[in-house]
Amino acid sequence: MEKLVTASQMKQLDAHTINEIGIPSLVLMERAALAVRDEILTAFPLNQANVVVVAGSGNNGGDGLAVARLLTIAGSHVTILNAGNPHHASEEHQTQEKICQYYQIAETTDLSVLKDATLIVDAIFGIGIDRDVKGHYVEIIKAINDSKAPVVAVDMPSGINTDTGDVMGSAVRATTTVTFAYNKVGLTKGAGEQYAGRLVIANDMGTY
Ligand SMILES: NC(=O)C1=CN([C@@H]2O[C@H](COP(=O)(O)OP(=O)(O)OC[C@H]3O[C@@H](n4cnc5c(N)ncnc54)[C@H](O)[C@@H]3O)[C@@H](O)[C@H]2O)[C@@H](O)CC1
Ligand SMILES: [K+]
Repeated sequence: MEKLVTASQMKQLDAHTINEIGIPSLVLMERAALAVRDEILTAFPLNQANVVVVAGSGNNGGDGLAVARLLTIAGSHVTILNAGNPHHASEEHQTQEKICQYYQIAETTDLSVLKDATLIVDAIFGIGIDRDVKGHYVEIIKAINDSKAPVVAVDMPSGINTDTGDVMGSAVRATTTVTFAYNKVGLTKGAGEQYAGRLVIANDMGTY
C-alpha cells in the first residue's frame, strides 16, 4: 500500500536523511526542483513563454527559486514573484536567491505580473504551513486562482493543511501538484484532494 505521511513525519524523514544519512539539504532541494522542472517541461511544454514562480521565504520557496533557475537554463522565460518576508528567509532560500541573482532572473513583488503568466509555479508554503493564511498572502492566492494559466504546486498547494487536507483560510487550486518522497495525508482527503489537481509523487530520490 502507498505510504502516506503527515507534516511531522515528513520533517523527521528529511532530518534523518540530512543528519543521519548525510545528504545535504541543498541536494534534496535540487532533486525536488528537478522533479518539478521535469513535470513542467513534459506536461506543459507550450507554456514556457511567461512562467511566474511565486516563492515564499521558507524551503518551499527555496524549491521554487531552484525551479526558476532550472527552467531559465532550459530556455523558459521566468519571473519570480516574491511572496515571503525576506527577513525570515531560510538558509537554503538565501542560497537559492543568490544563485538566481547570478542568473539575473527577474524578481518582483508586484502581483500584476500574474496577469500575463502562461504557467504559475506555486512555492509559497509547503509542509511548513502552521497557521491560517492572512493578509497579503490571501491576495496573492486569490490572484493565482483568478489566473487562467495552469498552476503547478510544489510539494503542497499553498494553504492546504498537510495532515487534514483542510483549507487554512485560503488555498491555491493547482492543476498539478508534485509532492516529494511520499504522498501526504492532506493530499488524499477533503479539499486537499481537489485542490491538488493531478498528483505526481516524486519518489525516486533514493533517500529516506
Ligand atoms: N531540507 C528540507 O527540509 C527539504 C525541504 N523541502 C521543501 O521545503 C518545504 C518545507 O519548508 P519549510 O519547513 O521551510 O516550510 P515552508 O516553506 O512550507 O513554510 C515557510 C515558513 O512559512 C511560515 N508560515 C507558516 N504558515 C504561515 C502562514 N499562514 N503565513 C505566513 N507564514 C507562514 C513558517 O514559519 C514556515 O517556516 C517542503 O514542503 C518542501 O517543499 C524540499 O526542498 C526537500 C528538502
Ligand atoms: K506550495
